[in-house]
Amino acid sequence: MAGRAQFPDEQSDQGEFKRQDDAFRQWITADGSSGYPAASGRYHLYVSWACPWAHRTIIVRRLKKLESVIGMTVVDPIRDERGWAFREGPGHSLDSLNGFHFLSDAYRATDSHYRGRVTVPVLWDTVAKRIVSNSDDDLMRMLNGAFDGFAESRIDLYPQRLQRDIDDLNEFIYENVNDGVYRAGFSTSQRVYEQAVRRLFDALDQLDARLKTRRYLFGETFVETDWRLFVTLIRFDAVYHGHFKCNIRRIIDYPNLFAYLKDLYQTEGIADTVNFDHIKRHYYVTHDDINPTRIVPLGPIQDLSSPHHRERLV
Ligand SMILES: N[C@@H](CCC(=O)N[C@@H](CS)C(=O)NCC(=O)O)C(=O)O
Repeated sequence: MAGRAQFPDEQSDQGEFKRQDDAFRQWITADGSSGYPAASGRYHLYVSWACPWAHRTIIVRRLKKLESVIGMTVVDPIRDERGWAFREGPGHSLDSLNGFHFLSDAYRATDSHYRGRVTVPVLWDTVAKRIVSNSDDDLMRMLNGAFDGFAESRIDLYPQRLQRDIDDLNEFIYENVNDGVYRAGFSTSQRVYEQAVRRLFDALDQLDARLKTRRYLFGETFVETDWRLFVTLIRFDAVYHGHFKCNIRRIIDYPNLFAYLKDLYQTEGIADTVNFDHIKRHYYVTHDDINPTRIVPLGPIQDLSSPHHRERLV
């Protein structure tokens, strides 16, 4: 028998969690042909440090050194029935840009009939006064590609010669790992849970093998796929292993994946984007159907700063 779902509108009769589609998918371009020209000071990110999808956009903003070009406001990690909220607290704040109390205010300002879940990340346009995009996939690409006239860094996370391979590996990692942990954790049927967990660990085993001889997924330079994987790996032992019952192995048990995780974590500027307090409190306190006591575990102890010895790989 199926149990009670965390998000009933996104649950199939078989007990599977099927994520809703992103609602806003306008596109910022360098030349402005889309109606949304790249500009400094025009766009603003609303994010949560806790959310892996939002974390991806925070990372691209950081790696491209776009902090002074695109502003950012962080929501309270604790989400109640009113959804993501702007409050003053450690690592989060009120919304000084628009004075929104809830992220739903931004959704309503964009589409007064919006009925879906109100999710982070969101990129807000201060000129059009609406959400440009709430798709993290698109936002990663836009921040990487459209703002080169303003970005201090020349890093390219989606190089032309690798695009097809990147798309394929992104898909594999999304289906089995990024969304895999949610399919396991939000499953309301034993069968569906077991299937998701098996697929997840099969994929992690394959990725561990791939990373034995390569420093990053595509060789000596990281690309967007590495960061798409990173946001799940960094939450894994602290949250997905216990809260989502993905507990066949931990990341620390994988020699290559763990060293790779440390390598990415130690990349300049990245550790500052990882907020374990927000991550743990968000998951353990917000999903009442999974953790009704709202007790946040103390562990795990993990040393992400120790040497990873991956510089020798290419
Ligand atoms: N837009 C993202 C999904 C973003 C998402 O689901 N974010 C979660 C937090 S990790 C959220 O905001 N959830 C709000 C809610 O469940 O009400 C995607 O491309 O898959």
